[in-house]
Amino acid sequence: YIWPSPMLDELESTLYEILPSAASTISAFIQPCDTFTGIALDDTTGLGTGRSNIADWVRTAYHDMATHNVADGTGGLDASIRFEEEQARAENVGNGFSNTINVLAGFSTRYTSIADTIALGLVFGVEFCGGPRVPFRGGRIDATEPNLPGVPEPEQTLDSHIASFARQGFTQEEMIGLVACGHTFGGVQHAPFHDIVPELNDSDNTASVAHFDTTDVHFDNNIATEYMAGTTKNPLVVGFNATTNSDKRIFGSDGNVTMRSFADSPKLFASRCSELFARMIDTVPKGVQLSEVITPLPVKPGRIEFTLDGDILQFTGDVRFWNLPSNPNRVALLLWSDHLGATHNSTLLPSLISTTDYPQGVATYYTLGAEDFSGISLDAKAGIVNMRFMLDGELQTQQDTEAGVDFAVQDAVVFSTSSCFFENNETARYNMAVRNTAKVKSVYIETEMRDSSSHIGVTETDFFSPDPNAPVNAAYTIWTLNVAGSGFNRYVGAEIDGVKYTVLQLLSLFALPSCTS
Ligand code: HEM
Repeated sequence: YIWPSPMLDELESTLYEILPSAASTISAFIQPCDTFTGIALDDTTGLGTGRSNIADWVRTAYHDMATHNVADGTGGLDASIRFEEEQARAENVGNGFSNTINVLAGFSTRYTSIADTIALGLVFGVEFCGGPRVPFRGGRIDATEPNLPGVPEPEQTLDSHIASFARQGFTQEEMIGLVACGHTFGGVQHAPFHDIVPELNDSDNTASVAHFDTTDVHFDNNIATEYMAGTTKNPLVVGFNATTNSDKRIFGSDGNVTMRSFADSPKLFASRCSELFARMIDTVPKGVQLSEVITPLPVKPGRIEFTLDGDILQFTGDVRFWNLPSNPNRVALLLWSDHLGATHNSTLLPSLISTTDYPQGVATYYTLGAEDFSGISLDAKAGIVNMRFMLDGELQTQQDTEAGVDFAVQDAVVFSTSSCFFENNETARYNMAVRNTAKVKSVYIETEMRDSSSHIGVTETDFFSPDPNAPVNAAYTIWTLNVAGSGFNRYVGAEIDGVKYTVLQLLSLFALPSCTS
């Protein structure tokens, strides 16, 4: 895809920028793989519960998708599982879904849906816990109401399971595969399934989870090898209640051909699961258009920001290169074109390198501009239109197209350092500088708000207007607005040439200089 794209840029960063201090990322909730942050139904001891986030996440992705109907295109992976009404159904017994939503919905943003974070949870879970990379596409849309029921339950017959998977869009052979791939994680808990699993009285497994295989937080083909060897303790294969032995009926439904192939080849199992999990998370309601598979951009600018200070337009940001070959004599340059038709260049400063043991690759960051990280000072009139990068004498543009595409930058509406704070009534005067030659229709405050189902919406209010009294320079006019209250979920947005952009996040209003000084 072509940078910038708010949704794809964000998903791409989530997928590939695995920094050494990954504390606040999705992967922090599944590293180590037996991490469990939910509350087991009967856990009062605080000891091991036998449960894991990874198992909850994979099951949640499946149950959210399993409502899909290929015939009419309804249901699918759309985060409808977050609604209490859907969680209250017998087919969704247990608190694994609310646990999952509690963690993953927090990673959704205005640009990326909760449904995308559910899919990402599966992708990270599988990959970080021993499995293959599951190709990821973005763009799922959150349902606004529950889907129709449709998740298979263990006491149903083989025929009804085959019919159920066909309705979801999977053949019988794919059903066997998908169940085996899913049931490489986790197990069946006593509390919601006391007809299947007895109380285990194990202080390391307080939720009494009978695991599907001996490696329940690790992706591997043990689900198949133990089944074929006859040593399996899978409670849906060797459970005391034959009626609920659905894995036994499903796995054996083709004479064990599929399960034998999985037991014989961990490689085949991994590649088949990668395909089937991808099909599963890409099963979305009719009309939802997913992106292409998101691969790392070779060159990606980030955190681009502008500040107007008098006649100087201060420009900060960084650029990330993917899998750079090492070169001790590296010469890295930023090149840019301005509004007056001139081109310029500046040396990039090496800054950060991502974790080097992430198998997908290594991200290397450079800062744009001066040694003190203050960025690059541009003449306001000249400004900037687009940029490219030069590495060791080789030009780097966007490589999606043959001709190469420059990285377009928007300096039409920028923060002005003349913004200030009135102590007496705790109001901030936000001054935004609007480029005289740009087609700016409006500048306004955007407020982000999560609704009662965790979905983030954005409302536009409080429009800026040109300030006849503010100092003007040759390039920019000041538009102003007084803003009260705390800033944290508020942004300045602007409609420029028919396109809406978010140009600034309002942080603490108190951080602005005093208006009286
Ligand atoms: C006929 C189809 C299926 C049936 C009847 C079935 C049944 C079950 C049952 C009864 C449990 C126990 C849940 C609990 O105790 O909380 C379970 C767990 C699980 N299922 Fe399935 N399942 C089916 C298909 C799938 C598929 C296709 C996937 C994913 C691709 C999947 C993934 C999981 C996972 C990861 C768990 C473990 C949850 C945990 O330990 O918290 N299942 N399944």
